[in-house]
Amino acid sequence: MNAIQDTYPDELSHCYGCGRLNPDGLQIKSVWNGNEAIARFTPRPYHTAVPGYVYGGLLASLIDCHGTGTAAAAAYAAAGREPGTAPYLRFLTASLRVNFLKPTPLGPELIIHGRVKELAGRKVVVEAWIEVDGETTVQGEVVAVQAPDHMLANLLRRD
Ligand SMILES: CCCCCCCC(=O)SCCNC(=O)CCNC(=O)[C@H](O)C(C)(C)COP(=O)(O)OP(=O)(O)OC[C@H]1O[C@@H](n2cnc3c(N)ncnc32)[C@H](O)[C@@H]1OP(=O)(O)O
Repeated sequence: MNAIQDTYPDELSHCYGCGRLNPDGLQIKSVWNGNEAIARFTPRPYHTAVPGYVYGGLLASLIDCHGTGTAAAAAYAAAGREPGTAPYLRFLTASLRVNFLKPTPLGPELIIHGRVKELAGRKVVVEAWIEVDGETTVQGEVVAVQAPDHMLANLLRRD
């Protein structure tokens, strides 16, 4: 199945965390399986906090963009619509909470999980966590709000 970010229109695909058209970005890919969304990311050696461990800001970015991606995928699924179809269901981070439970080792692939806690109106609350070598090292919550119509209209007009 396609990653939700691969279904975003070009004009909305420049995000540093998850835009497929941002060559300098992280290009996170979140795949919805009907129950949760999963992303996989292997940090580079320069994503270091202290030697051997991943920088927390990167981990927060993974939770952030995987959260908005999970929100988009879940919103399309809840509406019974094909992901990426217009009118676009594209979400902004209104709130991001991250708890670093233990240091995250740098080297192995990280698995980022996202599950919907609440979906109502334009708001989706996503709980997300990062797993590495079978252990959860980071746990977070994203409040994602659907981009307002006027914002979307502006962005889609500009490119
Ligand atoms: C369009 C493509 C964009 C690509 C984005 C890539 C992802 C990102 O990194 S986004 C960057 C960081 N985020 C931002 O810059 C967002 C800045 N904030 C905003 O633009 C606005 O505050 C925005 C759009 C999030 C919400 O504003 P608005 O649309 O007026 O929301 P509003 O109608 O008041 O509220 C909608 C719902 O969200 C809830 N909500 C809004 N803000 C928050 C918040 N900070 N915390 C918790 N809940 C919130 C409201 O309570 C309301 O809930 P309910 O429906 O249950 O009453």
